[in-house]
Parts: sequence; C-alpha cells; structure tokens
Amino acid sequence: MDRIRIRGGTPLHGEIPIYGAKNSALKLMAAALLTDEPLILKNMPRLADTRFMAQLLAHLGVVSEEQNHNVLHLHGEHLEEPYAPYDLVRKMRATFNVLGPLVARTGRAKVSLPGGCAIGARPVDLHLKALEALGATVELDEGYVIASAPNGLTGAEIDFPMVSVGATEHAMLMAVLASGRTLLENCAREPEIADLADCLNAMGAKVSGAGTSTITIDGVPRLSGTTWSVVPDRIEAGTYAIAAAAAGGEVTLVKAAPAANRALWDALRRAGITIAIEGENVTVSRAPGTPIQPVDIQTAPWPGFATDLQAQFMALMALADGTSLIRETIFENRFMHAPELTRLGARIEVHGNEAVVRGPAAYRGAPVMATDLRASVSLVIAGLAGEGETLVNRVYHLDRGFEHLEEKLSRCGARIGREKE
Ligand SMILES: CC(=O)N[C@H]1[C@@H](OP(=O)(O)OP(=O)(O)OC[C@H]2O[C@@H](n3ccc(=O)[nH]c3=O)[C@H](O)[C@@H]2O)O[C@H](CO)[C@@H](O)[C@@H]1O
Ligand SMILES: C=C(OP(=O)(O)O)C(=O)O
Repeated sequence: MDRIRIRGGTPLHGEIPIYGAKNSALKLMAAALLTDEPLILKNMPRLADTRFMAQLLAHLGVVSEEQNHNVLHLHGEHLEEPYAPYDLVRKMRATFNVLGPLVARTGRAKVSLPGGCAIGARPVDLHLKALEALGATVELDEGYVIASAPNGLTGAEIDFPMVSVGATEHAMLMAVLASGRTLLENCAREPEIADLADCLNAMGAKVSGAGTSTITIDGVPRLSGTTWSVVPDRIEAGTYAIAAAAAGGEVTLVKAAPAANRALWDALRRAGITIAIEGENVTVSRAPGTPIQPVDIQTAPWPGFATDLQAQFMALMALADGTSLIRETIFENRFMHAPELTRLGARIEVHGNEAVVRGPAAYRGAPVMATDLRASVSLVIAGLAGEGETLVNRVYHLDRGFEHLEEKLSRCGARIGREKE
C-alpha cells in the first residue's frame, strides 16, 4: 500500500490545472447504459473511482476504451445480463446509479446495495422510491435490489422529502426513457446535476430545469450517443485553494469553474485570504505570516458550503487566530479527520454535528491515517502547512478523487512524494 510523505513549511507558488469532476464523470458514465451508440467523455479525470466504474460497466456490457489521456469512449451496444454484483458495487456510492438506467433500458436489474465513503448511514430509500414511483417493482433480497418494469417506466411526480444529489441524478437517469412526463420537486441543484442534464439532452433527452429545485423530464423512446466534456471539479479546485491558504503563497487554479464555489470564496475572503477571479481561473494568495481569521461555516446543499470541502476547511481553521465553529448538516459521521488533525497539533472538540476549532495551532508533522477521501486530503493540507514530516497512510482513499496530487503540489514547490509502506 502507498503512503504520502510531506515535509511541510514551504509556501506554494505556481499554477494548478483543475481536472474534470469525479462526481459528474461517474454519473455521465452511467448514462452510457441508456444508449446503444457511443458516448465519448472528454476532460475525464483518471481516478480509482472512474476505473472502478468502467469495470462495472464492462461487466454490464459497456465497452470502454481510453482514446487518449482524458478521453473515454463508452459503448453499450449490446448489454449483458443486468446484474451488478457486490464486489463491483461495494467500493463506492455512484456505482448504484447503474440501477435506474438498466431498468429503463432493459426492463429489469439486480444491483448490490452500494458502498462509498463511511461518512454516515447513507441509505438509498429515495432512489428506490423514485424507481417505484416510475412504475418499477422493487424488492430487497440479501443485500441486492431486484427491480423490474417489463413494460418500461412511466413518468410520475416525485417530491423528494430531502435534498439528495444522488437521488436527483438517479431519477433523471431513469425518467429520460420513461413514457410521458416526470416532474421532480425539491431536487439538488449542484453543478454536476446540470452537467448530467445537459449531456442527456445532447443525447436526445428532454430535461429542463436542472440546476433549480424543479426538474421536468419528457421521456423519449431512445437516446443517441454524443461527445461530452465533463465540468471542472469544484472540490478539487476548492481543495487546492484551501491548501494555498493554509501553506501561504500564491496559486492560480486554471479552469476552476469559479461560479461553482462561491460559498468557499466567501468563507476564504472572510478568513483574510485574497481571492482573485479572472474568467475561469482563480488566484488564491496569502503572504506567509499573515494571520488567518476564524470563520464559522455550516455545510449545506449547493449553493451552500460543500460538505466535500468541510474537512479541508477545518484543517485551515485550526491555524486561524481564534475559535471557529464548523457544523456538518449533510452527513452524520463526517468528522473522522478531527482526531487525525489533532495528532498534528490542531485543537478540535466535536459535539454531535458541531466541531469547535480553537486556533491558532502550529501543525507539527506526525504519522496519520487517512479515513476517507476528503479527510485524507485535509491531512495533506495540515502537513503542507506544518513544520516537520507528515506521513499519510492508507492513500488509496486519496486516489479515489485526486489525480496527480503530489505532482501538482510539487510543481508549486511543496516537498511531497509517494512511497510504498
Ligand atoms: C458520488 C457523489 O456524487 N457523491 C457526492 C454525493 O453523494 P450522495 O449522492 O450520496 O449524497 P446525497 O446528496 O444523496 O446525500 C445527502 C443526504 O441525504 C441522505 N439520503 C440520500 C439518499 C437517500 O436515498 N436517502 C437519504 O437519506 C444521505 O444519507 C445524506 O445524509 O453528494 C454528497 C453531498 O453533496 C457529496 O458529499 C458526495 O461527494
Ligand atoms: C463522499 C464522496 O464520495 P462518495 O459519495 O463516492 O463516497 C466524496 O467525493 O467526497
């Protein structure tokens, strides 16, 4: 297993290109199941998660081929048995999104309940209710969902009782091939949802309202292939922005889709970090030694502060000149980074869904354990900002969501490398 070694204390200077969004790419890949024509995805991130999704799709009959570095060609001309076994679904959440497209295209599917970051219970009840509302019968049997709609899915009105990114996307992936109109209410509004809707429309679907709380879908009998470019990864961009704020220096994030991260820019500015937005690029700067102000944040569905940036922001707030309060409202167990940040010198008390972060702390390097994807990168940020050597173990979590992390940071002057444990 790999681990990452960081010698901290060096400010970051340079440019970091932002790649395509993992959380969009995975759902776009699932859309390949909806058509017998090729779906070509450009600006694809090369991650453990996208490789894993490609394996699952291959098992289902979608042939995938990397055409060059960031272009993935997917072709589901003839699907295999619509069965997604536990071993191919357990590692991550987005694999579950094959269920709806399989039922929509083939009339049935058997898909294992999903895995993903262990940041909460993460039920899939809303996904299953959407599938039932569209007319499928759904049974649970020994950890598998068995769904059937032999005569196809039928449009329906679905009012989600809570905002869910995955359920909104999954319902769209089902309803595009249903007969008649589907109205989705209380939808998530994340930029990745509009990306998926726009790609589906380019395939011939009729989806309107994505990016607002109400999405209307007029089903079509078949979809064609298309070529689509994945939106930039706002979480990757936000992570490097916070790294530059914590370590000091000046970093330009290239093709960073700044409009997707307004809540973060606002929080960083309140913390005293300079954020300059020019077109699609963002320059983040803090002169080393300039104090960081404490800022309270609360995670919320987009356009609120992203839960996927909460751990990274906590690593920054530990350095702030005073106490900040971080409230996590999306997942009930997303503070696993707090004890690891504490090992590096942070002072954090967790009470239920609130963390009180008492700054200013001076991070000092130590061996730490990555517990989930964004928690892992918060430890990298603390390592970069601190003195001495930090060893981040269990790096496979990081590889789920960050491509070329060490290379991108090294090019900005960080002393960071990967080694075998
Ligand atoms: C692959 C992917 O895109 N993952 C993202 C997606 O996860 P994911 O799609 O799993 O997150 P959701 O928006 O669905 O989860 C929000 C909340 O709803 C709950 N819930 C969700 C579905 C359901 O059927 N029942 C239910 O109770 C969840 O447990 C959670 O408490 O959005 C999250 C919130 O922005 C991000 O942190 C994840 O990085
Ligand atoms: C929680 C995440 O991913 P997943 O939903 O796949 O677990 C994430 O990307 O931060």
